[in-house]
Amino acid sequence: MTHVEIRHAMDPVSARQLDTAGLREAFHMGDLFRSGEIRLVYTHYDRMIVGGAVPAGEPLVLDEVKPTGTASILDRREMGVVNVGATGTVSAGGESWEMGRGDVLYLPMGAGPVTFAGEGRFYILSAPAHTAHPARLVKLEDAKKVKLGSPETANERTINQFIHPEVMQSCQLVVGYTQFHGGSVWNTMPAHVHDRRMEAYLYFDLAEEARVFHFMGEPSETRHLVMKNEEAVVSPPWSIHCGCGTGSYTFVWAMAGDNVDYRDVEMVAMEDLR
Ligand SMILES: O=C(O)C(=O)C[C@H](O)C(=O)CO
Ligand SMILES: [Zn+2]
Repeated sequence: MTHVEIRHAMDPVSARQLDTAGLREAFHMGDLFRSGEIRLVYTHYDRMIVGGAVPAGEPLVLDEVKPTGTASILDRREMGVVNVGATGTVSAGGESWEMGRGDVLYLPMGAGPVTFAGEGRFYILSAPAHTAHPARLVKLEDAKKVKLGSPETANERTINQFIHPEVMQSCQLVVGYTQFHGGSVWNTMPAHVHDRRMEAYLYFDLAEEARVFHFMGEPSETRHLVMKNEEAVVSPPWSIHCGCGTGSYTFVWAMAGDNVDYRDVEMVAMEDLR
């Protein structure tokens, strides 16, 4: 079963008016991982699709997704899959990849229906594409690593870049995940924005009672959303996207938009945050 929800894009002036429930309705994406289901959110932010597939032993096939207007999801799109569960298999275009926890798979435009099987919990990201680059399974050891932050500012972390120009080619998807070093809990601080690309975060590896306070909004109008394990949030291009956990966690970041230049961001000075 494939469940699809539409998320319209919002401008920054309207977003300033929202209360907590309104903010969650517009930007928070919970309940993506249900046993035996594929659950997708089709966003109008660069038409990025964000979702989860949990086969729980029974294979699940992702094929037609009505809002794309094509017979099969990958007819005019590319896809990134991150396994945040136990080992499973993803198959498409006559090939199969065994995915361990933390592995990332890139599937190109034209790969056909995608089958998810085994014990994986598959986080799905898909954006429109214009050409087919080779499919590739990327393991953590093959990801490009960027170390940022320090223990003194509780933001010491490694950014693992998987679907990224320095590792492999894609059309517009850029995907990776960030891991923290002991005791650090702040992600993406100092904060930044990038009007050319939207971004989505999936928080995972959180303990049951732990939460991440995710900050969003224009730098001068910040708001927060309280995030549980395996919940995602969409960041409009005009918004900061950073967070602080009450415990340790990992998060998948993914972008789509006008370029694939990870470093093309505008840093926000601390004195400009409100
Ligand atoms: O911890 C970080 O900093 C990040 O992971 C930042 C994201 O990757 C990002 O926002 C990329 O634009
Ligand atoms: Zn960013």
